[in-house]
Amino acid sequence: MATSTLEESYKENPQSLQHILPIDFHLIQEVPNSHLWPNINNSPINHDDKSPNVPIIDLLAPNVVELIGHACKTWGIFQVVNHGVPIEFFDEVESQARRLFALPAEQKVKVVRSTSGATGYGTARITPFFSKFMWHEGFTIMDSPLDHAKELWPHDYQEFCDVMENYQKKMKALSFQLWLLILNYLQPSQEHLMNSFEFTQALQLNSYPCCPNPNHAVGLAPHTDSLFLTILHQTNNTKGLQILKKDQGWTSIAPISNDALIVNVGDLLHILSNGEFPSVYHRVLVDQTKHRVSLAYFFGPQVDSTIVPLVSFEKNVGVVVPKYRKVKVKEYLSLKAKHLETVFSLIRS
Ligand SMILES: O=C(O)CCC(=O)C(=O)O
Ligand SMILES: [Fe+2]
Repeated sequence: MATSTLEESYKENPQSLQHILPIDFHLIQEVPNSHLWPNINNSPINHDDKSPNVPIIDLLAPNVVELIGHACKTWGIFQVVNHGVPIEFFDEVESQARRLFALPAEQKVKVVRSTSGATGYGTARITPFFSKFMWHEGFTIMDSPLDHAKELWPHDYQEFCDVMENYQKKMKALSFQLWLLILNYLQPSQEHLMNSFEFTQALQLNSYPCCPNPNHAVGLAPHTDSLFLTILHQTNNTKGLQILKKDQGWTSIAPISNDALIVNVGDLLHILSNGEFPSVYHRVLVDQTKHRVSLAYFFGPQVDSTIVPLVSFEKNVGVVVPKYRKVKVKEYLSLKAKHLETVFSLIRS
């Protein structure tokens, strides 16, 4: 039986072009009503603020399995250092991303995501769930961006493709390493699980242009990520990412260094861990003077896989019942495309 892809699963939930095409940020002097969030109540980003104590994990630490497991359980988000990806490489990827977003709107529209598509230029997929638009434009890549890059730079597309493909390769290897460490924490005795998934990936380049009224605009509205793990690179000094922390409200996560990567748990890992790992609710704020770019790499199981909550890892708590029913990834993504975060209530067992 032929396996389906993430791209095919998005086809089943088409979006309208009106919800896909970003405004031309180069022309904007004032935030238009369509992008004005009157009740968002953002306090301005303080770039000197220290981040909360999100765990920082050294991938070479001898007790890395325990460290990661504990971070997933208590926070659902952590930063990793010593991951082996050289710092200069992030600069290269970011500069290619900036090259794309700096193009005139008439160029970018040539590669706009199709209404039933998954890759290309456009708004965030969660856009239709909100009455206001976000201060954001994105470009999604799954494996090779060749066709789109040729449209954008007919004589000069190779470097963009090489850099993006190489970045995905590096992130895939890192995700797999993290995945094995997490499985080791969840189910040390079940080696068969190590080989029980095929994987899928997507790379999302995010651009948050300077915003004339950052207190009443939103870069990305609150959401959780859908797959197993997200690895995020945000450049130094461009804060914007916030997580919702119990008792503390929205809290900024600043990069601790230019080569630190932020890793967060996504919905499917939340389900697999039987709800033990929180799927982090996060949002992005924007800045008046800094054009922020981030690189989000999503890693998850093939859409034909089935996720069954693992219950045996919760030690010393007696009999544990699954909190969620088993669910096919394809079905989960389709439910989320229709219901966003109320999706969890639909798959509770
Ligand atoms: O830009 C960021 O910091 C976060 C991006 C994000 O949440 C996403 O792409 O899903
Ligand atoms: Fe996200």
